[in-house]
Amino acid sequence: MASILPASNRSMRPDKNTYESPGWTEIPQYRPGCPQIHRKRSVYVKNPYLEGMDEDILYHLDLGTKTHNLPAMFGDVKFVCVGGSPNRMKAFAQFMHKELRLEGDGEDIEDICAGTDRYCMFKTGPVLSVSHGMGIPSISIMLHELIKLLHHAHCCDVTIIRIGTSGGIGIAPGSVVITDTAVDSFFKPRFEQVILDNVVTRSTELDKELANDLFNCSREIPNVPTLIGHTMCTYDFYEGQGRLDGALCSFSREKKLDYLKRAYRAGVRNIEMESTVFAAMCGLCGLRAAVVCVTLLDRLESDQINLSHDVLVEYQQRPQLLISNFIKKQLGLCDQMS
Ligand SMILES: O=P(O)(O)O[C@@H]1C[C@H](O)[C@@H](CO)O1
Ligand SMILES: O=c1cc[nH]c(=O)[nH]1
Repeated sequence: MASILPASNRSMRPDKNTYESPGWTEIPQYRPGCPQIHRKRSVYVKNPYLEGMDEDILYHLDLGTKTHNLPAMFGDVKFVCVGGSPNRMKAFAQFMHKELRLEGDGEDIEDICAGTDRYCMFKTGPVLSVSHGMGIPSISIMLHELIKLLHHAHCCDVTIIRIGTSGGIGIAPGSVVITDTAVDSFFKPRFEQVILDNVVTRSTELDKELANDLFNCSREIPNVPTLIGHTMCTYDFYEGQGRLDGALCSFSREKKLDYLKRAYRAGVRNIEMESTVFAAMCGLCGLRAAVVCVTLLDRLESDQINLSHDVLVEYQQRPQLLISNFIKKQLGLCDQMS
């Protein structure tokens, strides 16, 4: 799905010419006596103006093509994990450092974006861990610059995973939801981006094979209920998610429950605030993408998050443990390490 809704009359117009690349480059791989084609997946930017720019400053990451040797710094990146909180993403990088048994204890791992306080970024081996703040505008800015970074660094075959928190619907708090499709507040698999005075509708399908691989990986982790389901992405935590405890609330408890139950019947199992734009942008730029979020509460039961600090920390580690196991498997490290 890729179409433009002109704001004036909102009739549908296809957006084909802009986004038609297959997302694949075929390059020959020569092995002695065994010439064959290997499909290498590049990171695409879809902006004709970029090529003509003398320098690209990734302002919110405090990086740039003239000031930094991006291929040397990031060329070996194969996994990018993103999440809202800077501390979570630092902890994840430190955890991965240990899990990959890289040199040193990883405690002194440096924030590559220390020159800005917008986002933080940590690299350990082939894994990049980046914070994105809260909500669609914040993650969208980070993704524009991150995708350009991966492109300038000539990265290929990159898998990107959002590891987040969410509110569950009809499932036990602490459950991990692997998103098959991100949907908007109308339970539709679309992300509407306003561009100039047009509304451009983009698909929010995620990589089904990756979601299944992650689910299979989750079977090996005891005591963490994990499921695949739709994730609803909203523009707000309070009214936007049908909460009764915000500064503003104009609907009844009955209306709230009716909405959440309709969401459940449409296949939605959790609610967060970034998945639609994440799925749309990564899909268009050739990145294999997944969203894995732990649920902090069941929204059919309550609105307030009253978990103790320790439980909150443990819950947030659940997606990290799953992704760490997945990455180790992908790198062929699991058998040697367990
Ligand atoms: O990755 P995080 O845990 O930040 O994701 C969810 C969605 C919002 O950004 C935030 C709301 O508390 O948590
Ligand atoms: O209810 C919740 C919990 C975490 N994040 C959300 O967006 N909603």
